[in-house]
Amino acid sequence: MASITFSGTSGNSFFLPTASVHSNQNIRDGFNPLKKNLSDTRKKHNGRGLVSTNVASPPLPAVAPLLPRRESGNSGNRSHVAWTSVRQERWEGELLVQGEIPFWLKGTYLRNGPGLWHIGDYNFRHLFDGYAMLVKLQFEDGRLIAGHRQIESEAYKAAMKTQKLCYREFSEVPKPDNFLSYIGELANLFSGASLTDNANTGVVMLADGRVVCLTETQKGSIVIDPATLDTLGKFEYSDTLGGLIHSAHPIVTETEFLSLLPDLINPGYLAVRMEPGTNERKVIGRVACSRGPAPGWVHSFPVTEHYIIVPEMPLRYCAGNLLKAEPTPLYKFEWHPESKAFMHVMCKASGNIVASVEVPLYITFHFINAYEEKDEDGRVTAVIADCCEHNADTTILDKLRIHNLRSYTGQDVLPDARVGRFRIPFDGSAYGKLEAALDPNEHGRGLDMCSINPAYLGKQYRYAYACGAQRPCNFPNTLTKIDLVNKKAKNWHDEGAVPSEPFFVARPGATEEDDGVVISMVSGKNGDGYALLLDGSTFQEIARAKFPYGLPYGLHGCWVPSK
Ligand SMILES: CC1=C(/C=C/C(C)=C/C=C/C(C)=C/C=C/C=C(C)/C=C/C=O)C(C)(C)CCC1
Ligand SMILES: [Fe+2]
Repeated sequence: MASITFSGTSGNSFFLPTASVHSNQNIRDGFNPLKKNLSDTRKKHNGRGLVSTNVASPPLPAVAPLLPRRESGNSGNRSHVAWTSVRQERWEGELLVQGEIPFWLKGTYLRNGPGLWHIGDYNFRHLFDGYAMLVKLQFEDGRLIAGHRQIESEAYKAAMKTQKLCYREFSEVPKPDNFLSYIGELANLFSGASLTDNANTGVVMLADGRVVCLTETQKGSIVIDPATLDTLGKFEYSDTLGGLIHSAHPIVTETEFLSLLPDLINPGYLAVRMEPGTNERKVIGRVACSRGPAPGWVHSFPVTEHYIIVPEMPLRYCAGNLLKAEPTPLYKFEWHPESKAFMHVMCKASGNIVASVEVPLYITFHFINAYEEKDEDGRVTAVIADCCEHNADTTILDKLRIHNLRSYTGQDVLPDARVGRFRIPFDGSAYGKLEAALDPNEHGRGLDMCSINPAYLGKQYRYAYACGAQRPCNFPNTLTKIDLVNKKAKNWHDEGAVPSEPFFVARPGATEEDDGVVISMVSGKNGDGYALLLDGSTFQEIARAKFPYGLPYGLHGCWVPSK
């Protein structure tokens, strides 16, 4: 039987059978917020417009002011709620819905992301430093139960206990004193032990039903309960592959979990597969870096039906920067244009590298999709891989510093981005192409945080959903539906609002690629927050539901269908 190891702060660990971990006790047998009468819930509105439901143990604290913490006054965009920590660790309640939620939409959308960017009076530097917070939208019969909860990583718990930063975050570095007094061994300071397990980037549902929050450290893989948002424990990889870091975006399907593990010692990448119900990754193959002192940052990677695409960006990991005592201009990375940029294609079945090409320099965090191009005889002639590409400009990382996000003055400062389309030929040539798949003005020259209809993963596809821009802006502020065939985009915009990743959920039985809904959570300009549903085809708003507090910006989500 599959099991999950739970590690307490004491260092003790014990095993629970998966069945217990999956139990949806609160929703099925105990208090079921969906069965709760809406008028009962409304009675609990307090003067601040808060709605609080009872949740199963541990009980919620008494209704508390949920107004997010304001770190720098509240004048216009200077302290947009998107960049403001949520004060309360958890909340759950039913939201009033404007419009109609389709009755076929049954399940929970979970969104992970940073929710707390400070410890006491100390403010974090970068968007990616914040302690992970999950937000849920639980859809049932046209109704919507929402909630949020901080993920109880070791890094978060240590910070709450000591009121100090104890682990290395994306840009934040603890004073040696903090880490040593917490962990107690000098050697750990120079090993991976001081790296964070703050799983603030993504959340995936494995084929066996376990729901795992992720960041780029392997130890930052944390199992949560999608109903209560409880932190259940560490996801321990039972293999001996070692290494510290992995891609934050594994490819998860009903049959497998694929990931890339960068090798910082002998520059390259291991491609690994994990079967559902296991915690053991097995090696599919290895790519040796073509050039450069270290592997390129591999935040995400795409796959086709038969191949894993391994990107080798000139923005490369830097072991020194992982351990430095002060943040460096490119954080854990270095820009090495002289080392060139490459794309490698590995056969999923054999692990063999079937193509390795040099491509124009690029910067991408998020691949959108990839597919195989075939000739009339069905032979693969090339792989096409699409990504949100930042015109090979590393300044986007600096734009995502909290100070820059909070100090927007109305200037158009968001660097341009585009749908970068790679063509990786299979004819043995040494070079591949990288071009914009459509005119970037279609989406305001801003682009990131993408999704597709998951049924089209690795296959020829037409539609991508992402955050785009309406200028002037300092951050993507629209939702965009990109038609890669007609090379057009439809855009949704709410003045002053910051929407998070648009997430596509297909209508059961749909035959069209865009037949479904797009879910996003929006941080509003007046300090509010709302869940938003757009029609996947027309891209028109079909419903929105306001939270009783403002939502901070979030990163990536997943869909957990109702049982
Ligand atoms: C890199 C290491 C770590 C942390 C990595 C993290 C938290 C990476 C997160 C990356 C994200 C969320 C990328 C999103 C990009 C969005 C963009 C560019 C939007 C642009 C808008 O225009 C640690 C785990 C801290 C330690 C090991 C190394
Ligand atoms: Fe990401």
